[in-house]
Amino acid sequence: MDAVTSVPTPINEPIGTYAPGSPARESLAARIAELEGERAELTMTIGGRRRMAAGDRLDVVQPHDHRHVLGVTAQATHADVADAVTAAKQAAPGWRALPFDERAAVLLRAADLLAGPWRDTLNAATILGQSKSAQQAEIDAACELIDFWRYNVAFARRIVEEQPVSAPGTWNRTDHRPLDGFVTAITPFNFTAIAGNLPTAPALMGNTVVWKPSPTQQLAAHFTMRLLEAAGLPPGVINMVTGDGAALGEVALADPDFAGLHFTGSTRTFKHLWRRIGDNLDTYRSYPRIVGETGGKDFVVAHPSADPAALVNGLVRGAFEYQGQKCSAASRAYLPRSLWDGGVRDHLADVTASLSYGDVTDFSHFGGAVIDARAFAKHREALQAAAANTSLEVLAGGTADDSTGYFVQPTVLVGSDPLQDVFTTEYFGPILAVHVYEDADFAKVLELVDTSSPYALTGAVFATDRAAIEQAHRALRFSAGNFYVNDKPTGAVVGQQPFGGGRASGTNDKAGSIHNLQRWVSPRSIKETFVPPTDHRYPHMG
Ligand SMILES: NC(=O)c1ccc[n+]([C@@H]2O[C@H](COP(=O)([O-])OP(=O)(O)OC[C@H]3O[C@@H](n4cnc5c(N)ncnc54)[C@H](O)[C@@H]3O)[C@@H](O)[C@H]2O)c1
Ligand SMILES: N[C@@H](CCC=O)C(=O)O
Repeated sequence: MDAVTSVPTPINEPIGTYAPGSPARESLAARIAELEGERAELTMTIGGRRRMAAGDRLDVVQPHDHRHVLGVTAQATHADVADAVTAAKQAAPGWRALPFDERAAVLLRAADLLAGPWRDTLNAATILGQSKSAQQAEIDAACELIDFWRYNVAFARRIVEEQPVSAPGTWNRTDHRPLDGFVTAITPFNFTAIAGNLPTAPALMGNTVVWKPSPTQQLAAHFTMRLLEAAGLPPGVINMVTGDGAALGEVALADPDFAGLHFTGSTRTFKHLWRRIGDNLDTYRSYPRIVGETGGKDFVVAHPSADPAALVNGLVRGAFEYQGQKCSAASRAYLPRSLWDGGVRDHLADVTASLSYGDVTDFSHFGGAVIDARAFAKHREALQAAAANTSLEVLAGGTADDSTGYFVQPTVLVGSDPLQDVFTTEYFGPILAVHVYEDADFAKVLELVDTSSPYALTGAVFATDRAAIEQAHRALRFSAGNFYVNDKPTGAVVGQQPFGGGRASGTNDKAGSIHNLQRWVSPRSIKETFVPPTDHRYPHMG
């Protein structure tokens, strides 16, 4: 249909509470029990067909109960990835020829299916496979993914409507083409919404995609793929390969038609992939678009005028929700001596010690386990090093136990040296480093916040003094892509706080915004002259 239409106005999906006694809680618990009892075959999906990857098998387990296998997946081989690339190329002409509205309708239907009959499935898979509490799964696997799909359609419509002016006698048009090739999406373990958004955003703009989720997010990724199929996504538009990505880098990123990378994950992996793309530059038909949102060492800085209760709550939620495994998680804090000695120290220690991490299928827990054995080992080592370091005091937590699940206790370390590792390294877990400064040194501490970490993802200032807030706004302008005033640095909402950071934290293309979608189009300018001139001479020639 070529008619001029408008798209539905998006509103953010309301967050379910799963309070005791609610029908939503019962229904979610029932779906968790079903998925726990299955041992799913976590296949690839290539050209609409499901098959197990040909490489080594991998168990997908519950991080909070690592002997409990949820499903089995496998490493994609070079041949598997080559098939996915071929399928993406074959599907491209049909998909990009489809009018925008038809592509958009697939995502709008996916959003409605997720808001309704698929909600429990994606939430349950995220709780079990990624060890999220019901609240953390709901804001991610349900609300944020629904919002990505609905808002992206509205943002994309603004892009395709954007047209140039025309001088008399001419008609200028912009053809918002997809990229000239296929897009590769590589997604992290920690957000089901990010995993769902990264392949679908380029697809909405008419691209076809090879998508590789993280093996530890494979259960929820598997159901995301099934949901997209139920919404009417044609075969071959998004091709999902499984495993750790080694073959993907070697095959998809070396293909002449590779046209874009949509990545979220660690800074280290992103740099590795960027270098690989650089090495292949002479192979490609076009310059690939590279979009990557990466790590963070996110800060909270408090002014002496801060409200102490709001500060402690922001620190606890910001640092310890989802076991600190958010790129946005508060992991370094700079607090003034007067507030610290005046009660913040004790309050922070008490609340942190009261947090319970456990089996997240028991909804009474605040959080669960870290994602896998590697993350656990990294945290245990960091905690041992901290215990042995005389410049650090363990104020709360400091222990780890992997006998049942990969549990790391919420930990607060107080450090006198603000350049020590705990203030600069992203651990990606529940460790908050606190530096206490003298009240008169607020300006100096802002400079320290800005210069002592290579990252610039999220950050927060707590203050009631307007001049102090304005001072922080100015001093920290480039220290965070998402900056919060009197709020935790986590929990960005699609359409409200477009998300992404600069410096070592990424290309800051703001997932779930018009800026991101713009990266997946290659506009063609068309000029038509109605009555073309027929004499080549100009008036100045006499
Ligand atoms: N800035 C953001 O928006 C954002 C959001 C979520 C997570 N993150 C970051 O992601 C990291 C945590 O996620 P993670 O542990 O999944 O990150 P990761 O870098 O280990 O993995 C990300 C993805 O890359 C794949 N991968 C790893 N090596 C690869 C290779 N050589 N070739 C191809 N693919 C490869 C992984 O399998 C996974 O799918 C943290 O650093 C966090 O800060 C950032
Ligand atoms: N957008 C999420 C973080 C995503 C990264 O892990 C937040 O704002 O907390």
